Amino acid sequence: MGGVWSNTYGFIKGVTDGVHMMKPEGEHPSVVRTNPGLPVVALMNQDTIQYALNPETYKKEPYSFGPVGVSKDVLRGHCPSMFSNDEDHRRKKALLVDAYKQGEKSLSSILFNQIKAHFGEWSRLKDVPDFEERVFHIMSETLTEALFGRKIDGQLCFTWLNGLITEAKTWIPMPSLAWKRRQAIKAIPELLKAIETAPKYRELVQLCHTHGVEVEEGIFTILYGTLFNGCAAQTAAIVSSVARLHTLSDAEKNEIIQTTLQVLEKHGGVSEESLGDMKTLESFILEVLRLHPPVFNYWVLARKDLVISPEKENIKVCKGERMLGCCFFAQRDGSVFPDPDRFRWNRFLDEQGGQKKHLFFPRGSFMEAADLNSHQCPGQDIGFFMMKTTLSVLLCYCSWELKDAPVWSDKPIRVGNPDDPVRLVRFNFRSEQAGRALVNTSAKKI
Ligand code: HEM
Repeated sequence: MGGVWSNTYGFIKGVTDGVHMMKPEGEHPSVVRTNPGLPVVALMNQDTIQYALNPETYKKEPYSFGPVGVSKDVLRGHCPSMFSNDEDHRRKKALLVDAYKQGEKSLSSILFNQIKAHFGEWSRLKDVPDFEERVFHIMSETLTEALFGRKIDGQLCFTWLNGLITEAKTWIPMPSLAWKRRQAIKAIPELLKAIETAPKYRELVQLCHTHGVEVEEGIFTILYGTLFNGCAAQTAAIVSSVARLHTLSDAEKNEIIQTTLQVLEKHGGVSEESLGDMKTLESFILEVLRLHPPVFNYWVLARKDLVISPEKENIKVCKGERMLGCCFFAQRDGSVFPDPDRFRWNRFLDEQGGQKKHLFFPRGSFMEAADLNSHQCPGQDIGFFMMKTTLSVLLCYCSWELKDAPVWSDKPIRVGNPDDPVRLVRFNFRSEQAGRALVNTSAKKI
């Protein structure tokens, strides 16, 4: 079951077959020993994934996503919060939580202006072939301005981000990774200069002191947490949403558009209240994140000896052994999600939290808040605010055409997006109507 191959064969299968290499011929193990580039115990359903979510049973491996890793040089040797453990992790996460709290205060007006400026620019272009990168620019320019007090050029952020995952544990030559890493390292001085001269730099330095984090380490913690964990995940979710809309019938699409528009009209635009009321849009986003989570796999090490699924597969795991929590499969577990492989945009509508608590895309139950002891996402409120605002404007005040119909074969490297980059051949923006909906700066979070 699952296939225990050599590292090289496993690595290649992971690239070509995507996540489905772990379930050949439709098998449904709850846990399996496999090799997607390194030997690992894969935790495949709602019960077994808990070993990768419960801080008592896992530890993080520094800089590592199993067969690939992030470059220490691109991080100047500062290990990000998501790869840190125990006290080191708690200090960094506390810093992030406070930095996000401060950033949230100005988030809505910055995002509204970014959306108006970028969508206006897209509508003046003949086509938008680099749609995915442009969504990233909106996310990164908004969040950098909210956190640092001045927006940092989206292309500069993208160059740094693009060079992060460049350590592949394989002998297969990958010259393009080395090139991306060099570009990212070259971008660091300009990135740091932009941050150090930004209006909120002193505030952030003070926060670093408060949490006992050395200043450069704190800045890299915030940069990684924001650009990699935050902007990359959010961009992926928005791109997948646009691709998914393409697969809905006109009637389904219309229902989401009309109900969202009604909410905007009732509340006089985007605000905390109107975003909270957008139940159909929220259900659609949750279903996108269920079937296409930006992070498929949670790589961890066993913190102690474990016996997993003793009644069925009965797999013994030794302390220090690699495990892989498969969010992709746990969110397709038919025991809690009826008809699990079907995209049902209204799955989470009007339900009383029944299925929502089984969503793990933030690296823990969606219904539980993040805390300092786990690695659950601390950016969920910001993420939903930005996703809902951007998608509500897209749905209600824009129209577009995709270049190609989306096809998913679920490659982890595509972070939940269809196989080919999503490109637009046309984009229209009704800027006046959108402008009237994007004036209420009391919107902060859902
Ligand atoms: C669709 C939106 C988002 C999704 C699906 C998402 C998902 C995740 C996941 C899966 C992790 C765990 C990574 C791991 O340890 O393997 C994580 C962690 C994290 N996320 Fe998010 N995220 C989103 C939005 C955001 C936003 C908007 C921010 C910041 C503003 C953010 C900041 C972080 C940080 C700093 C961590 C590291 C937490 C820690 O070290 O304990 N995320 N996120």
